[in-house]
Amino acid sequence: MVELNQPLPPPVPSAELRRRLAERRSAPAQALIAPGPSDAELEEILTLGARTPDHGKLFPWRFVVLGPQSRARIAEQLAVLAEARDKPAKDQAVLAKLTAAPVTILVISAPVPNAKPVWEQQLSAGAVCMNLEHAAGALGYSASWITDWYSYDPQGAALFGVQEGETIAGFIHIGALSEPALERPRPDLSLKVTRLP
Ligand SMILES: Cc1cc2nc3c(=O)[nH]c(=O)nc-3n(C[C@H](O)[C@H](O)[C@H](O)COP(=O)(O)O)c2cc1C
Repeated sequence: MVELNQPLPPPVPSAELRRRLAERRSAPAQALIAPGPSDAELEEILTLGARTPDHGKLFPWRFVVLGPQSRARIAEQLAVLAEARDKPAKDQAVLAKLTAAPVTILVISAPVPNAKPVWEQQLSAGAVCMNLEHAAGALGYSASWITDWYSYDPQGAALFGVQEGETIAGFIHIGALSEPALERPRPDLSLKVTRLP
């Protein structure tokens, strides 16, 4: 760990990192199985994940680490909430994604009032989610970034301790992959990139 305000090494080309970035894939949450990260590995994943750009050093997010017991208990409560929704069977079925992985990091966007624009603070929480996925990958685990209906249902989100003014950025489920990931469509960059001289 480099001391505060001490120079950091400059980036150097890394064929390995480029390959990993080019080939990275999320896991289907239901395909995540044991072994998951150890406590020490989880600490490293959180530390690396938190090393994320944020405007104003606000750290406008927080984590809830969810083990299997808490997720199973909350999933039971969510199943009851799902009964009152438009598509109860579908909303209950997706709860399998919440409980499958060995461990889950819930990333909560917690914007600091009257500071930098809220949108920027929320983007920082998204960057944390992506960085957690990269960190999990660097330690040899797969990850899945899921929100699902309960992230947007106030009663559902409250079961995870989400408070007034906070939003769920994502559940980052982490574990080993039970089957190989398959490539998926990627954007046609010619439709996405404008180049100006
Ligand atoms: C904010 C956010 C929320 C997402 N929520 C879900 C979800 O609820 N269910 C789901 O199946 N995929 C969800 N995804 C998609 C997956 O995380 C993932 O992006 C997709 O499976 C392909 O990922 P890959 O390009 O990393 O392989 C979400 C993605 C983002 C960025």
